[in-house]
Amino acid sequence: MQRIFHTPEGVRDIYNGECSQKHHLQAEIYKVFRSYGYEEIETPSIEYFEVFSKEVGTVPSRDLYKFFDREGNTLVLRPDFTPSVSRACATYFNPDQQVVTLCYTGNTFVNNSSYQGRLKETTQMGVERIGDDSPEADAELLAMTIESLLASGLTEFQISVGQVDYFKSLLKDAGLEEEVEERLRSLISQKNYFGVEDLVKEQKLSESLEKAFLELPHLFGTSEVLAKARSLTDNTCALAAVERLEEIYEILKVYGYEKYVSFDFGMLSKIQYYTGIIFQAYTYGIGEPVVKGGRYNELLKHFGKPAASIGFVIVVDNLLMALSRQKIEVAKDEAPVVLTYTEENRREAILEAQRLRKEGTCVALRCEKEED
Ligand SMILES: N[C@@H](Cc1c[nH]c[nH+]1)C(=O)O
Repeated sequence: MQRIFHTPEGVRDIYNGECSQKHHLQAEIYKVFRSYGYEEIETPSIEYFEVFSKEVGTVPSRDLYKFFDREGNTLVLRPDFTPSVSRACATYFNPDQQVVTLCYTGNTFVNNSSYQGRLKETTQMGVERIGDDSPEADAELLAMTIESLLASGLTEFQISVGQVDYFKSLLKDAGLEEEVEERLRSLISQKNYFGVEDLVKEQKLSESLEKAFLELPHLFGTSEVLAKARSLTDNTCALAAVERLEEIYEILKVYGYEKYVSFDFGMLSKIQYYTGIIFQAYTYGIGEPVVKGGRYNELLKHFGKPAASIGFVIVVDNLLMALSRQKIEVAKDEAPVVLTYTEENRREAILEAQRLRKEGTCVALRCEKEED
């Protein structure tokens, strides 16, 4: 293979109409972020390794692109915006005094295994609401997710909402070993019913806990699952987690968006910093989520300013792919007017092009070789 003609695995060139479509799509989504009063922030693509360390609970270290600066510090290419924005927010704002609402657009880099052609560099557009622990904040972020997807042209999508506190509270009651917890987490999120059953039965748990864990991977669907989740436990934290979802659902009804939302108590993210609701948006034509988000009340503490927070990102590349596979048209720049000229009328052509451009017409000048 001649490397000079190729890009590495997992990254790509975006050209022709697709590049313009991507920018139009981003402009539509940004309008939604702005309409909710979120302010743009840019953070650098490279950060110190510590911003994404194990304690932060983001992408695992082996999936980071790491390198060194001249002083020998370890740097990484940003794999996740949330720790970067949290770091910046803790440095420049006071979220304990006033809610901070930020939005951003940029690329993230994750050195994942390249199976199924997953991209290693993706464009994300996201928002973070920092210093607000209210259910209204949770509902607002879900409403913004829905409006952003509608603005993109999607009509058929579903936002799946989970609550990591529910599972965590049950785990606390169960007192399992860390390694068993990890296996259980992964089996539940894969909805591997038999695997969950085998593992749970080995643990000698109380009857009610056993039942709750066995039900978890089935606990998804419309708002009826909230009542079901409530009936499975008397743990106060787990019940508070269900109550929170009920309240969010009520607020979403005010927005008129409840039909886009379903619940999934078995949804558990690989990201460890989540503390409350987590959510993902799915649509046809793509197996990966087009939106991912959740509440992370403990993350800012790592950067010296504790603040309850919530955010989400739209994975623009996934969304663009879904729109294209669903044959939903995405606006793009119109082709320019082409003005051809020969050496003889070059002056007139340039002046005419300038005049048209001032009027707002896009003009491409092309010199035609005269036949001899
Ligand atoms: N950074 C998360 C999404 C998110 C933004 N804010 C909160 N969560 C991700 O990449 O999956």
